[in-house]
Amino acid sequence: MAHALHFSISLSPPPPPFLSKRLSSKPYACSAGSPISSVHSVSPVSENRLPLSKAPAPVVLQPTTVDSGVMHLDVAMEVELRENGPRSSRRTKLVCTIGPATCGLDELEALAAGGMNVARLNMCHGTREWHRTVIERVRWLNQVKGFSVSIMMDTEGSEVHMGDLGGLTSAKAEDGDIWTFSVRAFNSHRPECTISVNYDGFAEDVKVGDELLVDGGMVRFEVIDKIGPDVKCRCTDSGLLLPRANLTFWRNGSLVQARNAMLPTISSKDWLDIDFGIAEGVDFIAVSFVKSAEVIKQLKSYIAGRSCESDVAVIAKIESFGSLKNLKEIIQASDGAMVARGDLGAQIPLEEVPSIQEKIIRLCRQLNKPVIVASQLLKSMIEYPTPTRAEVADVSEAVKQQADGLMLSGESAMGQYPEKALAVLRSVSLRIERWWREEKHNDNMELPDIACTSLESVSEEICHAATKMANKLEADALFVYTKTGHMASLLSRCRPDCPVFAFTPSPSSQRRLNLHWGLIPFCLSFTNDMESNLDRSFSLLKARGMIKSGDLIISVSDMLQSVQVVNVP
Ligand SMILES: Nc1ncnc2c1ncn2[C@@H]1O[C@H](COP(=O)(O)OP(=O)(O)OP(=O)(O)O)[C@@H](O)[C@H]1O
Ligand SMILES: CC(=O)C(=O)O
Ligand SMILES: [K+]
Ligand SMILES: [Mg+2]
Repeated sequence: MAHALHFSISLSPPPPPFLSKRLSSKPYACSAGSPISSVHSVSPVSENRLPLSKAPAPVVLQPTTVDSGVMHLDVAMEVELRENGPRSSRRTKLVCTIGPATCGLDELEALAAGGMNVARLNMCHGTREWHRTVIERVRWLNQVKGFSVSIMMDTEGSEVHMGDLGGLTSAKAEDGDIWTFSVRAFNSHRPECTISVNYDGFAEDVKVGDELLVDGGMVRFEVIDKIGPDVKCRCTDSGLLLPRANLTFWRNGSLVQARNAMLPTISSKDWLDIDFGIAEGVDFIAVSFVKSAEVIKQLKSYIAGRSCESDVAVIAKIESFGSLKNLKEIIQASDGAMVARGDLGAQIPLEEVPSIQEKIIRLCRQLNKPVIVASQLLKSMIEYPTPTRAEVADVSEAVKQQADGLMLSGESAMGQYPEKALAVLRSVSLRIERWWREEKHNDNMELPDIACTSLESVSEEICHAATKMANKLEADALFVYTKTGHMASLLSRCRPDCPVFAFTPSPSSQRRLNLHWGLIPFCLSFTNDMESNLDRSFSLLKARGMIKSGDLIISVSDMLQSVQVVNVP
């Protein structure tokens, strides 16, 4: 059962049960209690980033259980709501890939306090034990510190990628250098300028003269010779090789599809990872290299059979040539989508990525599925503390397109400035959202009917009407009381000018709603009596400074097919 969490300043947080675990090669810096007196003054202690010299004495927000009712909201969102007021709260959701730079408890806490809504775990990297520890830490932060961070597991998929670099975080390939790509495994000693490849058929599939692209073209090679399991390549575009970077090969200007077309989207290893994800209760499973709707349907029925509550949402990653051919069916079958621009840009000409991004975002909105824009949003921040102007423009574009979520990859997984990168996403989102509202760039996107039953049609119409009223009357917030979360998603789909406070009785629905644009998800048990639901919510929210007397609220619910317009007493 959920408890209302109020926060008081304390000097000693209870120790998490996994303090002794170490992740990655870096020492796990867990100074008891990183300072998080407010989301804007996080100063975690960590040896891998700039010391923040004027950090205050360590204090932590420590939850105390009070019996003023049962309501839970992510503590970072609560602070943001109190500081900015509902109408200026952030609508765009933020996803952070967790890696060696951010797997420590302090770093995770700093990201949660900095507005991370979803933590992503990429099963291409790390052991299941490593991922389990990260999940435990996020859970601990949710339970003890009052956050509500969701967890997304991302499958490895059947991509061809390089192996590890024997402990190195990167290796530089210079123009003209000769490198060997080999299917041999190098356990302890990796010969110089040699890279292992995870795909046994690699040496057979490539031909002399092929172009080999690392990480979608970050480094390029030309195949010059094949000797048994070894493929000799000359570097034609220098750059940094990162561990497990993805490989594609091109012949006469076209992507060689043979391998991707033959292998299953979900490999045997992926199925084991999926079992692990279900057992660990992750909130989202993102499926890499989806080619058809069938695989999504198969996974969804597998999940339904495995997890009694079957509330793991399936996100289709659009990152292959194949997925573009079946886009609508894939998105329709999924619970959401990701524009995975990293691999997508390696499979189609780069200049086509922006229009495809826009198309996917529009389609997702029409089909009522949340969509994440991923990869290279702030790539330079892996190394530098400020983004390029072009990166800020790219983030702005995704915010203007009203994507549900923005994702950090290497920036948060292995970069030097994860919290700064997150802060950039947060501030650009807030600024561009405000500008978009002020300029009244309210889109008039045609939203087709998606309801399958007449009852669903009524819900849809109610959400359209409630949004219209809220925009016209300049309401402070829309409220929705929803058991499954569906009605909240319908309101989000209308992209109203004010935020949507979504009350749902289950913590897992609350975490799933985290990904939807403009939703502020609360875990709250409620009854069929709307009058008393509203009274109770008003007093709880007022007591915590999230709304005030006189605020105009438009309220809808799953149970009652009506729209209520109320001033907070
Ligand atoms: N769990 C991890 N352990 C070690 N390094 C990681 C981990 N997760 C990410 N990284 C590092 O961060 C970089 C970017 O991470 P990310 O998972 O987003 O890769 P990606 O190539 O964008 O995703 P995908 O493999 O799904 O296409 C990786 O190349 C890797 O160096
Ligand atoms: C995120 C991801 O998988 C990609 O961009 O390729
Ligand atoms: K992946
Ligand atoms: Mg990818």
